[in-house]
Amino acid sequence: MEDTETLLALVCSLLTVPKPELDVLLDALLSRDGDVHAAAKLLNSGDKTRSKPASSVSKRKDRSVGLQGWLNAGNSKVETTVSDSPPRKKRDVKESSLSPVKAIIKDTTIRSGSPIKPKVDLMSVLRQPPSSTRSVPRLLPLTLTNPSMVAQHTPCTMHLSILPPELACKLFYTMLDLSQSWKRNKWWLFDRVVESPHRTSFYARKTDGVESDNSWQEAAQYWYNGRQTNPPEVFPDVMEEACVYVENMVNKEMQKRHRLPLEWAGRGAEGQIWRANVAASNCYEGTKDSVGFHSDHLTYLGPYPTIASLSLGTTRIFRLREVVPSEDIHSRTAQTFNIPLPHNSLVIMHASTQEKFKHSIPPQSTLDLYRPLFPHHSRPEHPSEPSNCRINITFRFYRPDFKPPSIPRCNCGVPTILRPDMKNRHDGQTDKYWWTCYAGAQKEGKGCSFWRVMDMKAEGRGPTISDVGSNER
Ligand SMILES: O=C(O)CCC(=O)C(=O)O
Ligand SMILES: [Fe+2]
Repeated sequence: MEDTETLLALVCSLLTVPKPELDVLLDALLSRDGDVHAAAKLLNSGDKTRSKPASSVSKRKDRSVGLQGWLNAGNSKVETTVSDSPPRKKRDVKESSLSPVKAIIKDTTIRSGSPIKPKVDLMSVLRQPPSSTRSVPRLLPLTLTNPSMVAQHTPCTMHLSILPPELACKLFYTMLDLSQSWKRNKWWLFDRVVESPHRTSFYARKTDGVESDNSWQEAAQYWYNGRQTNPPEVFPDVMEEACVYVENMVNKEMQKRHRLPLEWAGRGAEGQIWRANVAASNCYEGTKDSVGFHSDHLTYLGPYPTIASLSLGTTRIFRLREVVPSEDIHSRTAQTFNIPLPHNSLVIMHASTQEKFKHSIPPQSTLDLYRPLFPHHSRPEHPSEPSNCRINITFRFYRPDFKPPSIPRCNCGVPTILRPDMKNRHDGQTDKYWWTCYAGAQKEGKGCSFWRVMDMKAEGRGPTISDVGSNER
């Protein structure tokens, strides 16, 4: 979760002042070497001009030149080019800044005294894109308010009133009570610890043999970014009951879809294509709790996973944004989709959602309280109270061919994580995934450089849809 978007979301979540423009946020973050707390402090102090280092020659009214000027300090050749070029429209800055900033922050971060030595010419990544891209129209965010819009624009489906109303309410109360002991996830980012702005927990399903299999302890640990944890809790009974409805819907939907070559082709004990053997649960309290843009690690899910995400309680926006493949960046820009998720709705993130899109739950300025229809099952005599919490449960299928003992270890001796090459996508068959070191998340930001392309055949994984030559419809 070390994307620029995550950093920006974290900064936003710490703001006590109205959210400034994206380029102001970026400036603040850059000026504080990616330190979200310091960036938020700077913005909260109201003195945004101080986010610009002294070397900057620009005026705030032309931030694009300011950002370039700062990054380019000491490079007179490029500065000349910058000042010779026509002033950029603000939106060009926003679009071209997002992904390169990550490289900039990484390259200029000082880790325990190591010299600042950018590996790339910073201006070469920030410079205006060639003129053809400037004409690519920016797509405005689109709010998808019903299941057919979600299916039309994204690889997801939305299902309203998925559980019987009383069961949904009971599950909400149960998880809300449990959420009192859930933790904010912590990990090392660059040279400091960051904390997720929401509480989270991980559950294993006892009916799937996960409970008796010690190796799943390791998978649970990785939900917490590698921190040591107790063995995962098992699904509470009411979650087990809800899971049956979720599984039925997921199997029904998957049967209708074209399945991709690297998807798992096995079957569950009852012949299901998909089953939930673990679940991660998140609690967002109030308007500020959030999770930044990310795609889920595929370490135990494998390529093209299906994830079923249940929403309970207050409605929050689920935000999706496509990662435009490198070959398309000159012809189109990414669109952001906002999907309000009401109580008792299910979003199925079908195969390719994790490979093509990032998702987030952004902080909001306001929210509607959730008013439960039923009293709390253990306090039936008390009238129900409105709540400002959203509970999310993501039901997941950890693949048997991606079991913890099969996950490669990096040079630090810890399990690696699996990520898709989101920018270079092909046909679902030859797409690349790689194993990378993740030790840095827990070792003061210091991992190793381990990086290996995943090879399904050589690693003995499968059976996949391409292995069995079948495609469910
Ligand atoms: O709360 C949500 O809907 C999303 C949670 C999420 O992205 C995750 O658990 O990975
Ligand atoms: Fe996620």
